[in-house]
Amino acid sequence: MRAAERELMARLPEGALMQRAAAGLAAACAELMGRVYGRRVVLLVGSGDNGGDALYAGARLARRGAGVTAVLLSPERTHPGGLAALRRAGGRALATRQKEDAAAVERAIRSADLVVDGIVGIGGKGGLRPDAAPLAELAEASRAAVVAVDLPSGVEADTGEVRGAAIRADLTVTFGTHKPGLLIDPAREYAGSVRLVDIGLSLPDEAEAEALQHADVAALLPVPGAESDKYRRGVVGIAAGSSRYPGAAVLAVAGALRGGAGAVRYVGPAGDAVIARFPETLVSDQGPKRAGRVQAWVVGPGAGDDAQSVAEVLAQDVPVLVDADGLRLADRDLVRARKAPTLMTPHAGEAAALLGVSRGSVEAARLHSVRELAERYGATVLLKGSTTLVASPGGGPVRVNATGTSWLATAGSGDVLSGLAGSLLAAGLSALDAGSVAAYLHGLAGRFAADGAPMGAHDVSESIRSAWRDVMS
Ligand SMILES: NC(=O)C1=CN([C@@H]2O[C@H](COP(=O)(O)OP(=O)(O)OC[C@H]3O[C@@H](n4cnc5c(N)ncnc54)[C@H](O)[C@@H]3O)[C@@H](O)[C@H]2O)[C@@H](O)CC1
Ligand SMILES: Nc1ncnc2c1ncn2[C@@H]1O[C@H](COP(=O)(O)OP(=O)(O)O)[C@@H](O)[C@H]1O
Ligand SMILES: [K+]
Repeated sequence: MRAAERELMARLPEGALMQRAAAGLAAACAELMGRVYGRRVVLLVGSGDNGGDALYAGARLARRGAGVTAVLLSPERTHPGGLAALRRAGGRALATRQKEDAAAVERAIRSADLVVDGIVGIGGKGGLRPDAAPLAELAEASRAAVVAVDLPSGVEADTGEVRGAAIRADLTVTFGTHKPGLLIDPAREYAGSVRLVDIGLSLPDEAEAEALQHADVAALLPVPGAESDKYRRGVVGIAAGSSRYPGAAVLAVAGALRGGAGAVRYVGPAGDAVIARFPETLVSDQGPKRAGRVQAWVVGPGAGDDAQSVAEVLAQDVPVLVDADGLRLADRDLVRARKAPTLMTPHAGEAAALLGVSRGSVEAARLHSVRELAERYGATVLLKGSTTLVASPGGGPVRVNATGTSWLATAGSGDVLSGLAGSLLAAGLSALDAGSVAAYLHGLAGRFAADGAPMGAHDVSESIRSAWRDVMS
């Protein structure tokens, strides 16, 4: 953002970029309020350009008849042009540090229709400072809609971490491009809905994070052609389930059958349960080594303590997906030494165990955790949860999946995901593409299956085909 802004600012008249941002911001605020005339708007204004955006947008709303009050956190360092514009348009300013203003600030926020958060944008580090934190509380308690400028103040733009108090917005109007903090939890939760305003920046090719869209996924999905047969489409091997958890095997196969491989080979003690539900499955109880050729393996869902199968799968020179119990049983040096791709799919608890940290610290720093695991294991890692992230070893953009729903937090839905991703691996997708395409379809399938009501993991597997069609249409 900084580099792109510098480059563009050098070519534009002074202040032009901020005017573009303010125009987009004011339009979004007006749309949210429905009518501007007579509305009460409070601007929370920090000392940087983020506050400048808020002030110029406030001036535009004041010119259309809104009553606009700016609350200045550092009056002496407020954006001078923005403040002058607001005053010219008839807005007033209060200062948080002025004792006589304190009650007026509180009153203004309590009775506002709209609060615009211009405390801090991409220049921020750490949670809100002590003088700003009470404003976030007042805004949250007020009945006003809260619009954040560029980012909810107090969240980390680059990582999605939240290290202290932060603004909770209903809408975030962001400029130029999405920042990782708008896509990755926990910060994402603070942003509300996000609207992107194009201010004409040319962005660098490689981003820190990227989110696939329908068209990207459609271009990656394997579709059979005239030359296809079941072997050419790829065979996926599923080494999963145990006498204790036969259902995990059934669910992983259910996901795999909807993922584009030409055949699914199941290896393990739950063959009868699998065949009863899916007669098209090729079943063996001889272990992965003697199971016959596959183009990719899935190992681990419901596997209990079957370390032998995990080792046999990791020894094969085809792409391997390791999930659930397999993650605990996989030897790190064996994984690192593999030449074919490895895709690991932990949830936060499993990732925490692999990293030797608490679950909470993985959830608080998802981007860091997924990159760290990918480096330690020399493997592609898909970290599940409210935002699913996929990272390759050796860097590059981390894929963020935006399609999920919290209804997916149901037992066994991870097994469906691993079967689906394994099937895409067998069909020839790279580990990064297989993981992120599977997360995309799985999230969408979860939405279709839930449709606002609780569901089971098998419902998710049955909706994968609808998700696929939706992506292709
Ligand atoms: N550079 C540009 O051309 C453009 C910048 N824009 C805006 O400018 C913003 C960046 O502006 P700045 O670089 O001036 O930085 P910010 O306005 O984001 O923040 C800098 C100020 O916030 C204070 N601050 C830092 N951390 C804080 C915290 N945790 N709690 C409270 N205050 C804190 C600092 O003391 C500093 O003065 C963007 O987010 C965007 O809103 C837009 O106007 C578009 C154009
Ligand atoms: N709060 C949430 N929001 C969105 N998706 C979620 C949430 N919680 C879990 N999920 C998704 O649900 C699936 C659960 O997988 P997992 O934890 O492995 O469950 P299981 O082991 O029971 O199959 C993952 O795809 C995960 O990303
Ligand atoms: K902000």
